[in-house]
Amino acid sequence: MNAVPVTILTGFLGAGKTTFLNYLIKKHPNTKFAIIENEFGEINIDSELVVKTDENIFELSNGCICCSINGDLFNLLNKLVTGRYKYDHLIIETTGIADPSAVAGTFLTDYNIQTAFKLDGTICLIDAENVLEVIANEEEAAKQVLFADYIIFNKCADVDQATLNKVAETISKINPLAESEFTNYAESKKAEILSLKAYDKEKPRLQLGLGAKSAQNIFGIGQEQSFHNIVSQSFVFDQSFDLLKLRHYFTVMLAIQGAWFYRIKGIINVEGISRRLIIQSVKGAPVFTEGAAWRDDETRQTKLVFIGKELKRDILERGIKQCFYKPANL
Ligand SMILES: Nc1nc2c(ncn2[C@@H]2O[C@H](COP(=O)(O)OP(=O)(O)OP(=O)(O)O)[C@@H](O)[C@H]2O)c(=O)[nH]1
Repeated sequence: MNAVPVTILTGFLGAGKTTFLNYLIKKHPNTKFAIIENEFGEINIDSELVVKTDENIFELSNGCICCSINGDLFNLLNKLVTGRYKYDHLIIETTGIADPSAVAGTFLTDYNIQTAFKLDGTICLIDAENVLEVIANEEEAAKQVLFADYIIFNKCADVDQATLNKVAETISKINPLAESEFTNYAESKKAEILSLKAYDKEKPRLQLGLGAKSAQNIFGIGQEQSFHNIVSQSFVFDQSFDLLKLRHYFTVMLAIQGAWFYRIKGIINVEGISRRLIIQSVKGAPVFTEGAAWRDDETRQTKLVFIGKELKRDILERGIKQCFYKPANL
């Protein structure tokens, strides 16, 4: 049996990993993917944001793949080798705060896993607009850059050329070995993006575990913080929402407290609207787009995930509940 190639997608919160994954699926219609979606939170929204195909999509939620649920990853990989699922390539989209070296380690250290899977490479998506601020403040983001075999500078149209040059220069100092590319909406032009063969080469890429140490050296960041200052708050509601109240709530909240929110994403049931409303925010104003139509046979449930520093659940919950739809004169 040939070992199935594995691509790990990393990148800090909101850098464009899911966008890239959807792009890859569209660009490779003849490849059958198995996809593992890991989300830092109780509910997994990313798997619902992946374009619907007949791919095998597996969710690993409620923890970060690189630490608490590493055992779950291992179990899932063992399930994937039973022959029950048909696929040519495995993609693992890690949470925006994962340490990729721990995920890669699963493929490089276990004999059984190694015979069934072959790690092709780790691709790191970078949000060109905020990466310098993010790597200065978040050790995990710096580790992601350090560990990458291939770097995609995304959202390039949102920054000027001088900023882009500075970003590229800084990142190449941190990781001079990685090849890179500039994109918008993660539309990579690299033909061999799924065949990087990063671990075939005789280069010092198997530096598992060195990431943290180097990150500390470069950035002077303190001890491993095991994400304790980053919280994820997930909510599920059966009530429908009032669009105007919702827009107002998110716009005002982010204008006042935006610095605390790294990432917001959600699928929202809006009263009187037949399609899902998708909300996305990456350290800034909320962006609302239309998602797929609700089917008659499904419960129109709202799912919201907030990731940021010290986010208080009760305060968030109170604010969101004020946006429930209330029929007039009630
Ligand atoms: N302006 C702009 N927005 C982009 C670009 N690429 C992606 N986005 C948007 O950025 C937001 C985050 O993109 P995702 O692909 O969900 O990012 P992610 O890395 O998967 O996010 P997490 O899984 O939460 O870490 C979405 O609203 C995307 O539509 C880009 O090149 N330019």
